[in-house]
Amino acid sequence: MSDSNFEPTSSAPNTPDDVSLRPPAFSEFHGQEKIKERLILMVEAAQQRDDVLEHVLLSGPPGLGKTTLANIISGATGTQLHTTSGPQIEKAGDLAGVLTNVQKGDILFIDEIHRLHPAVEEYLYPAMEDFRLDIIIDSGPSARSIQLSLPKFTLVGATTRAGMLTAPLRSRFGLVNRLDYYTREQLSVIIVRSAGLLDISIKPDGAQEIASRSRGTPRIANNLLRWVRDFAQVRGDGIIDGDTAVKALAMIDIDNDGLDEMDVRILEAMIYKFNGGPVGLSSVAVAVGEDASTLEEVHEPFLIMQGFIKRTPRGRVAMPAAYKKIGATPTKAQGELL
Ligand SMILES: Nc1ncnc2c1ncn2[C@@H]1O[C@H](COP(=O)(O)OP(=O)(O)OP(=O)(O)O)[C@@H](O)[C@H]1O
Repeated sequence: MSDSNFEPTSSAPNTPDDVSLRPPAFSEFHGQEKIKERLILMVEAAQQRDDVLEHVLLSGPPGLGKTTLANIISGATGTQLHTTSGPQIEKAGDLAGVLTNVQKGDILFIDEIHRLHPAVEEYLYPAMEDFRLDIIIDSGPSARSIQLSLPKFTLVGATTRAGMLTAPLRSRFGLVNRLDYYTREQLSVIIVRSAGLLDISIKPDGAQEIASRSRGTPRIANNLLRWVRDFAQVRGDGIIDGDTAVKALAMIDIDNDGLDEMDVRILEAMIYKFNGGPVGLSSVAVAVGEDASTLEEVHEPFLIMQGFIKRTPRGRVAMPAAYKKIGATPTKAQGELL
């Protein structure tokens, strides 16, 4: 990697539609009220002091608005946003390339920051704390260290796995925020806003049906909205109401709790193959043919939040709601676990 880049770096690639649906300012960003309030205050304080923002960490499952917030912070501070991601910075030289392009006050957004190489992370510490970079050039007897001083910048780190961040890195962020899943009401508002931007006619019950199947996630809500729009256009009169939304979402196997095919397979595997648990995540991953980290970052948090599974020190356990969902009755031994 030669220098900073402006490619979207989220795990699910953004479509042009998606970019246009991104709220450009705090006033249009719905939900995450506490985090918004903190960030607005931070921006205001920094502006009053004519100073640069503290480093900010945003954590939480994919699609909840971390990248969007980084964009909004950069807009609110009138600075440039430089986007990269942990895996893209392979060596210290890559980091130097990114940092030497940054101007005073700019935002450096590092997505998936938990995936930074440990050797690169060491270089990031002085860059974050003292705005300097100690680089070793050459190797062997001619190896020498040069020190680059950097303009004061703000690092906005995003992670889906806050627990994987090392303590030294985490402690260098002035503000650490965990984004929560959105409520059905919040998602309804987001869906109505997106429908307006995409010129889609939607009734309140249509927005609510989509919202309740969106796994608390705006990105999913926007994707489902586009699917229901297509369905309403071809099979209906182009207007999205509750009935159209239910039919459209049933066609793509999204059930009334927002569970998709993989979620249901996970619950079935836990109950039928592993006797309801406790079972390790990697065993479930093998059983359903999915990558363990996808299970941990995408599926598990939602299934836990909805009360379908529980994390215990001995492994994951299927809860009564999981048995109900797949129409199974717990055996006596399973019942004792619940
Ligand atoms: N609060 C919100 N209000 C309206 N739309 C939102 C909000 N949060 C997110 N979105 C929409 O959801 C999409 C996904 O958000 P974003 O890319 O910021 O998520 P992310 O947390 O960075 O995800 P990832 O971890 O996968 O990169 C955005 O393009 C935007 O359209």
